[in-house]
Amino acid sequence: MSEVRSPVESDIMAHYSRAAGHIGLIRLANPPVNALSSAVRHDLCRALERASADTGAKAIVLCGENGLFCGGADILEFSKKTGGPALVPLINAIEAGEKPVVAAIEGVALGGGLEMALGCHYRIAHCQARLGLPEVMLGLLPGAGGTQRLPRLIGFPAALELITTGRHVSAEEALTLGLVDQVTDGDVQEAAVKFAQRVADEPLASRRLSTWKPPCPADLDTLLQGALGRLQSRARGALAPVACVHALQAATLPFAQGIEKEQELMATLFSSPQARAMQYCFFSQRIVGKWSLAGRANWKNTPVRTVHRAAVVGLGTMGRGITVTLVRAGIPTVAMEMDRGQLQAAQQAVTAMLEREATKQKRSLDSYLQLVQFTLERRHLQDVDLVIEAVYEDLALKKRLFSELCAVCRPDAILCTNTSGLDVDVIAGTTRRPEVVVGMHFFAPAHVMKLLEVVRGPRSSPVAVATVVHLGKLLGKVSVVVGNSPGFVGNRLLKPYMEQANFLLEEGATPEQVDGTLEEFGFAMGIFRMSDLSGLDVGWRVRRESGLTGPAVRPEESPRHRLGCRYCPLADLLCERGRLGQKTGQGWYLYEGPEGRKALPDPWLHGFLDEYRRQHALKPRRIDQQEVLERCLYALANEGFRVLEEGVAAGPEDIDTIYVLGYGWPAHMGGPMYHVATVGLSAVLTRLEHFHRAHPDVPQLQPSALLRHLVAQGSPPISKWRELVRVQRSQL
Ligand SMILES: CC/C=C\CC(=O)SCCNC(=O)CCNC(=O)[C@H](O)C(C)(C)COP(=O)(O)OP(=O)(O)OC[C@H]1O[C@@H](n2cnc3c(N)ncnc32)[C@H](O)[C@@H]1OP(=O)(O)O
Repeated sequence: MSEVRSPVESDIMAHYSRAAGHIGLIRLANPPVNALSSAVRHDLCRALERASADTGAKAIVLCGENGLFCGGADILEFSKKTGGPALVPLINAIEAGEKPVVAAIEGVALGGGLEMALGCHYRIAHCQARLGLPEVMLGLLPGAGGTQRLPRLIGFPAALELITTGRHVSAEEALTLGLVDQVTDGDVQEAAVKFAQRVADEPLASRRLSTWKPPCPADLDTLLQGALGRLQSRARGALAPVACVHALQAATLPFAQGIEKEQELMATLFSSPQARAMQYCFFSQRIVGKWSLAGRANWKNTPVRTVHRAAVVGLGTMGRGITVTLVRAGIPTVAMEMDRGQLQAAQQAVTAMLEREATKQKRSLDSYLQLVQFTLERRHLQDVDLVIEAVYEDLALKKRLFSELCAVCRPDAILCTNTSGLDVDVIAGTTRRPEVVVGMHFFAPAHVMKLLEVVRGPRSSPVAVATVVHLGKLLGKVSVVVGNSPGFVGNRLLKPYMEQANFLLEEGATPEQVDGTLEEFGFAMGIFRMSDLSGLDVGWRVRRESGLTGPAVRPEESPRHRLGCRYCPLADLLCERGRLGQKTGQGWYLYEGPEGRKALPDPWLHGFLDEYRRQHALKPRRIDQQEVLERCLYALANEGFRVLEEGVAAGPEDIDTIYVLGYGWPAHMGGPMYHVATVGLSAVLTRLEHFHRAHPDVPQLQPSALLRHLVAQGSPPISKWRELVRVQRSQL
């Protein structure tokens, strides 16, 4: 039975009223996204009863308040015991009703919201609306009839793609797919009321999707098997995409049996640790948006400057991707290079990328190209609101450039550096206006990856930070505000992770073994394959600059020790031999030619490792999967605790968001901090102590003070860490 609720009108979450021309109007009212909470479902049932009993209403329009139809089931309720009518019978009741129901979709119709619209007899969308079944992103499947009604309406191939990716589609695409009956650029409720008047007397039987026979392609089995294969290799070990395919397969059965199968699969997902992890990821991405800085500035009270015109300086791979991202968001952009040949190459590459974008968005290439001005001339930077520097990762070069930017740009222009780890404050120090300098760390490919590390230097102003975070949102990124520590958060944590992987090679493992274990855990790519892809020279350059390798190393120093700590020179040795990864056809793996993408085990590398171990009197041992995982992942999370105790990140959610969106950590495993919380902090502490005893010259294995503190506090749940680690001297 649903709970007893106040009868006060303003508390009602689904209002019934009468619109013009004998049309009943049901309006969902549960801000911010009209989620279908138990209270909404309760009120919706009552509103439906009123509408069907209203003899003056011939048809019904279902819409949402505040310019938004419905964001789906209330995710907050997933972890609670709630009452209220269940969604499946409610949607069945809408569909079985005697009066036509027209869904008036504006803003979004997502998840249960779209499933409810599929239970309606007609769907009208505003041209700006987005529709989708994103449950797979929450570790679930569309469990309110979505897997059964959608393929009946738009066919198996399209339904399979939408349900397994969770992709949102535009109203225009929805119309093409047959997901909606009409798109309007006017008032969608008015259009829906007019539509309802027109169809009020039409027969309803053929509008009930549950009665439709799904258009079953002859090769359905091949289609579904192919999808299973692709999904399993894309998100290894993830349960939800596989369950989505099985639920879709059940849409070939009579509707009631299909629904039964859908419910059965949903029940297994609903209580799964993977769903909990993915829902944690969803809320983490919202938490990181609510940043605050030392002092009182925060996301709510800090004004944002509008970026009318931006500039990208340096058009290598990153600069090109950033330019495309800005242009795609409709921001006029100056794209600058120092060298004519480089500029021409960049112009060609950016144009080709924009051409692909234009085809995808069904827009003209010109509409993009008119937003970008390619130039060699500094004077074109005079009137921009924000510059993103994306030159080579060389501190001296960046310092020179920033002092020039300071001279040429407007005094209020925000100056951003896309460094992946250099000191933002040192760069800011070369300008007369360090307060306008902020780090804007994009991830490659910049036009694809959703993560943006926004680096607040000690002198960056709150307005500059707020403007960059806001710009990130306009670019479709999730911005995480982090402090100015070497490597910031993402690359800083990568270091101990990578070091452990390298040490494991010294001790007897192979790149394939380490990568295989990490990929089985769920990473899209193991650490060695990832290094080969990014290029081994990237880290080599950083290590040479910091004196860990190269001419700065004193000849008497042991190759396996630096500053009293263990050091593994294997990656340096590969670079010295010209093995820089995929781009040279050889790295930790072998590739078929410089263009080859497939990483093949390399017998030469195995021999090289044997020889290296012999030279250094290292006796190889058998290393099991558990050790690989524990050493790599706990070392990474241990550094995460240090980042928290130093105030470089505000909470575990920030670190997890960075790892899931930027470093291929499987979302269904929540992120590194979520992972160690799930394993149990005290168990992780014990293992780190054990490893540190075995490797006392590896400081990254020494358990951090914060980890010890949390264990001493009785291992509070991860949701409490943010409060507990609030430090005196935040670097944010
Ligand atoms: C039987 C089960 C049947 C169905 C299963 C489902 O329906 S599962 C839910 C499927 N729906 C979704 O996955 C949609 C999730 N939401 C979004 O994608 C975005 O929030 C949305 C709707 C596109 C709006 O984006 P926007 O950037 O405008 O806002 P923001 O994301 O910051 O969200 C604003 C606040 O709303 C909260 N919220 C959003 N969706 C839900 C939801 N479905 N349930 C509960 N709460 C939701 C979000 O957390 C934000 O809250 P805040 O406290 O302000 O941080």
